[in-house]
Amino acid sequence: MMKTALTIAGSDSSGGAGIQADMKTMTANGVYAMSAITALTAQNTTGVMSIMEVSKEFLEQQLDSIFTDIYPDAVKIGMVPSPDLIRAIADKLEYYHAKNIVIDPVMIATSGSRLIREETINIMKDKLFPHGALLTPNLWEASVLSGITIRDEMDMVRAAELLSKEYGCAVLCKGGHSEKNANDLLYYDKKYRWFIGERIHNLNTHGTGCTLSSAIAAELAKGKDLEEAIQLAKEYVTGALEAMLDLGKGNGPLNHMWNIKQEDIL
Ligand SMILES: Nc1ncnc2c1ncn2[C@@H]1O[C@H](COP(=O)(O)OP(=O)(O)OP(=O)(O)O)[C@@H](O)[C@H]1O
Ligand SMILES: Cc1ncc(COP(=O)(O)O)c(N)n1
Repeated sequence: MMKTALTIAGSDSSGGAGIQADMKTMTANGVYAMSAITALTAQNTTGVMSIMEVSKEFLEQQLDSIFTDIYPDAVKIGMVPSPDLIRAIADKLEYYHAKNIVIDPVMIATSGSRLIREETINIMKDKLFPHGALLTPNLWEASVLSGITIRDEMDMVRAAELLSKEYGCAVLCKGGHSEKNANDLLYYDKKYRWFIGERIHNLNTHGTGCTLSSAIAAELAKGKDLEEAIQLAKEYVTGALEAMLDLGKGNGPLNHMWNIKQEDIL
């Protein structure tokens, strides 16, 4: 039977990040993708123009509709703009005993626009993180969440260790914004492991974080263990960057279809 995954995130009208990136990624990685939308964004490769949040009630209805019918084998959580929406998600995840929860603590878009309200961060830590199997902050998010200024790879280990101990989940500190290679650090069960990635010289990186966390969720849904899921997801993101898609006037999207042969879809 086909495995299933759910993304709880915001919509990106330009299709490169958010719900759209998540569903493309899950589909390209062989799982049935579902979505619960937290907010609509009017954005493109140059920036975010506007954000419209959904109501708490409407998000709850989406989650009830999904969990009572096609139960997800894994859940990815991305942009959640407000404390009320965080509380609604936490309650539903608990109520439905959701499993394999990957949390990408999205705060600011690559373009620099704020995607969630400031007061959401503390609620996210208290109510959401304890439900996660894996947390996937980028360097900046890991600094904000841990209070540790990250200057080098040992700081990445320290920040991931602190977050993992505080919230009882595995933490993948992503190195996409580091000055050197794009190495990601996983900390869990009192040990750590590096996932090595050569830096790809591609300026079109819109949605890399959304894509990585969704690919991890897809692999967990298929029954892979955490380390294997991260390794496969990293290979998928790397391939999507190496495909050198070049769309839009700004920080363009990845090629989510790079791993699908044309013969397969014709
Ligand atoms: N130029 C690059 N070359 C190789 N890998 C990259 C590059 N940029 C990002 N990555 C990889 O993409 C994944 C996402 O990491 P990144 O640190 O960019 O997350 P993020 O900032 O949350 O993403 P986003 O840009 O979507 O907000 C990681 O596995 C990272 O190593
Ligand atoms: C709806 C939504 N969710 C997440 C991101 C972060 O992605 P990025 O940092 O690559 O812009 C985004 N831009 N839009």
